[in-house]
Amino acid sequence: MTKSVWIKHAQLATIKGQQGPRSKEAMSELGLIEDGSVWLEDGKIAAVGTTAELEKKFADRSADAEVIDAKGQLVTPGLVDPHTHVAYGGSREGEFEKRLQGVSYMDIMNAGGGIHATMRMTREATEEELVEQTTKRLDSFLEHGVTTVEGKSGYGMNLETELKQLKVMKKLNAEHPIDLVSTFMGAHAVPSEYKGKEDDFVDYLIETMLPEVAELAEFNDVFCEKNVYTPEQSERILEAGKKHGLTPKIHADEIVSYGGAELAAKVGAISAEHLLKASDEGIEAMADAGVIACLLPATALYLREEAAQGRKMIDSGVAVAISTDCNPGSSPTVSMPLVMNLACISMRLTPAEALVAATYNAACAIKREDRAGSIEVGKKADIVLWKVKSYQELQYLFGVNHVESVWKNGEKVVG
Ligand SMILES: N=CN[C@@H](CCC(=O)O)C(=O)O
Ligand SMILES: [Zn+2]
Repeated sequence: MTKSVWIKHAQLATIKGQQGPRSKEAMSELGLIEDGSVWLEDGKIAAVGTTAELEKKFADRSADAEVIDAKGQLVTPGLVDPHTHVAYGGSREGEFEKRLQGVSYMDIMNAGGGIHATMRMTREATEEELVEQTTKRLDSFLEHGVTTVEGKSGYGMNLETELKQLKVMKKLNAEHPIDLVSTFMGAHAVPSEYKGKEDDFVDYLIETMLPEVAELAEFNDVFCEKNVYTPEQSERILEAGKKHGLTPKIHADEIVSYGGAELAAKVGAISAEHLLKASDEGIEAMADAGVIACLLPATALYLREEAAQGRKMIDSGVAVAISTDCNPGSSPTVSMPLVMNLACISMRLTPAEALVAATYNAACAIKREDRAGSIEVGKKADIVLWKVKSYQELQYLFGVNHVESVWKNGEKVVG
């Protein structure tokens, strides 16, 4: 049995509040305890309260625990990243320069680069090489306070490589401290061998890939975008995934307004991603259907695009989560702290909303709110101790990694 951990005298943002995805005022519910304490035992959160309360409760047990005095510091749940493409091969720094010279993301992709370039490098990589490269990224996520990560396939676009990516994620979920949640994204681009025969690829994905990949994934995602997959093709893929038990997610309205937000509502997606160009009707439909908006402000910045309308979405009743979108093309970062900063700066979320978007709402977007995303008794002991005094300071001092220590399942993994 590992020793218990007692973190005391912190500003404790428990994120305790309304159950289920939060929007409007509920997105500011931090369950804040000034001079707060949390007791970690057997990998779980055993007690939360004021330091005075825990001193009473554990008066005769404090010698059993490693005691950490966090006076003047912030403690939060482990951050949750609900949208990444973390298991990929190679890198694309050449494209970064091209885009700075004015070539667009979609032009690079349509000329066989972009997602296609990573597809080739991922197809070529062995399983061991993918494990090695992905492990480095997961280590770095942990160093940035992230304890749960969603990862998508989608750089295979054939059965063999999609399975390889999903197997790599399954292995890392078992071996790496981070909890890694898998999404199948066979419809990430149209592979060159199917150019002009998009519907044939959709048939292949539905008939051949889905039955084989379904047991390795929980979610099914599609890039619904002009010159990639139409709303009709996307709907077919997502409805077919449902028959295999996969919950829909959609990369929607990223480059042009294309009805992706509306489709997310129609198919009952758990979340819609990007949404830079989502229409007012689409935002309303998402609010009515309870679709979580998974917003990616680092991607907008990296593509030099206007960020999604996070403020408006929250005020319209959409629950907002935020994510790095960690991928080799449009957002090669693992920094959820930076993403929280950007959510405030470019989407006008408040510091409290940004923290809820990166913890509890993010957990809801990947169905992990029963065990992650808030500091509550019985949940996993996934905890971050920050070198700042308050949640406001965390969002104010931007572009810096303020993590001091991270516990995953009650074990110290950073610091
Ligand atoms: N937009 C589509 N897919 C990824 C980018 C993947 C890539 O460029 O490799 C995204 O979510 O940003
Ligand atoms: Zn993505």
